[in-house]
Amino acid sequence: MEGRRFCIGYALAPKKRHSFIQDSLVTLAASRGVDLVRIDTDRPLLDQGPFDCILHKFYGEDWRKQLMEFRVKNPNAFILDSPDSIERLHNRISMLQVVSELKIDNPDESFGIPKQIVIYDKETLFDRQAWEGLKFPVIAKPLVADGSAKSHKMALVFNHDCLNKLKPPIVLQEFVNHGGVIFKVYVVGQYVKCVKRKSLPDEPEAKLGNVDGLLSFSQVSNMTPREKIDDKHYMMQLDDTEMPPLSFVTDIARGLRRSMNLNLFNFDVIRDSKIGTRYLIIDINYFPGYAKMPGYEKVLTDFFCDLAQKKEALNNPDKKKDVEDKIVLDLQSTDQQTRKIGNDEIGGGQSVEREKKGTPVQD
Ligand SMILES: Nc1ncnc2c1ncn2[C@@H]1O[C@H](COP(=O)(O)OP(=O)(O)OP(=O)(O)O)[C@@H](O)[C@H]1O
Ligand SMILES: O=P(O)(O)O[C@H]1[C@H](OP(=O)(O)O)[C@@H](OP(=O)(O)O)[C@@H](O)[C@@H](O)[C@@H]1OP(=O)(O)O
Ligand SMILES: [Mg+2]
Ligand SMILES: [Mg+2]
Repeated sequence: MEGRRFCIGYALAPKKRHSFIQDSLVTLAASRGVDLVRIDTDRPLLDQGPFDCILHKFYGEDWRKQLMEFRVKNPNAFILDSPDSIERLHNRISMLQVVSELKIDNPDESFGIPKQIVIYDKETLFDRQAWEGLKFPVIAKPLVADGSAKSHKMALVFNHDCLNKLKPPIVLQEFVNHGGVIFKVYVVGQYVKCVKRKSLPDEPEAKLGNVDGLLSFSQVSNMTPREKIDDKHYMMQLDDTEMPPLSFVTDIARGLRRSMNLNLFNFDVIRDSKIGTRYLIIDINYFPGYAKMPGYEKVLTDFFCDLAQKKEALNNPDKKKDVEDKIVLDLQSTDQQTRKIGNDEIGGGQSVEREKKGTPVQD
């Protein structure tokens, strides 16, 4: 990249920082003119920098306030992504609402979300009317999806007898048989990548034994490398599973990106075993574990370089036309203050690759 260097400040919780900020990423980005600089979240943001872009997965009112102040002082800097846009993903109802509203023209495949209800209190939990139309087994998920360990604690519920163990507010979502494999679709701006992971087995009650009406689990698709190697049956099942059509997945990804105004997210998709062309989106996560994508360094660096080009264009009216012709970004999302100069339909890498990952169902 010619000219000035592009400086990205990142504010990430320690776990995310360790997985995402690897030397290989920092070095590649630096070689292409992009510096990744840690933001000390214990110090005022405005005392640090200057930053051309802020990358963050960090929450709280104070942080939001600091970002707003930063935006006022740095109207041409990008904030990836806007806290208001991220907010929608912190609630498992609003998260999937956007899927229900999405329209995609595809004659061969269809998509949607599983049947689900939200329960705010114990009283409603025991009210049979509230359950009308919902079939067992269901998965009880915490309504709030704020990244805490608690927000990932789920339970498979097989009958009404054990409802006392559930703690509203929760979402009750119909369990859909899907062949034990989940598709994770990673989005980085225009880039879309779909990988396979382990999921819950079909007919879990039969497969997982007598579980007393309720089975708790957490983060099924996160398995350590050791566990992966040991689980031969799972590896074979994963190998045999056909990927969803890439163009279909990409259309959904781009549609979601536009309507959510987000650049960095992934979503979980399952294929209904009963209707092989029917896909259900069950979860959307902000800033997921990108380091698990093979070659994530290049994907992220390309994305950062696109941002740098866009910034250049915003600052330099002479270059603006050039960049408009080849830019691959349409970052309305980076903030309302940024002028729209991209064309979403141009360019963008896509690939679908198999990846084996998962964790045994546990209590
Ligand atoms: N409706 C469903 N039908 C079948 N299986 C499901 C359903 N919903 C969730 N699952 C299984 O439970 C797992 C966890 O659910 P979900 O993805 O909603 O939780 P999460 O904690 O938000 O996950 P992540 O770690 O991806 O953020 C899924 O990966 C999938 O294996
Ligand atoms: O743990 P990893 O880095 O792999 O990433 C996971 C990420 O955890 P982190 O943000 O703490 O890192 C999770 O975020 P929170 O919901 O907990 O906020 C969620 O997005 C998972 O779906 C990610 O796994 P993936 O979906 O990519 O398999
Ligand atoms: Mg998930
Ligand atoms: Mg999730």
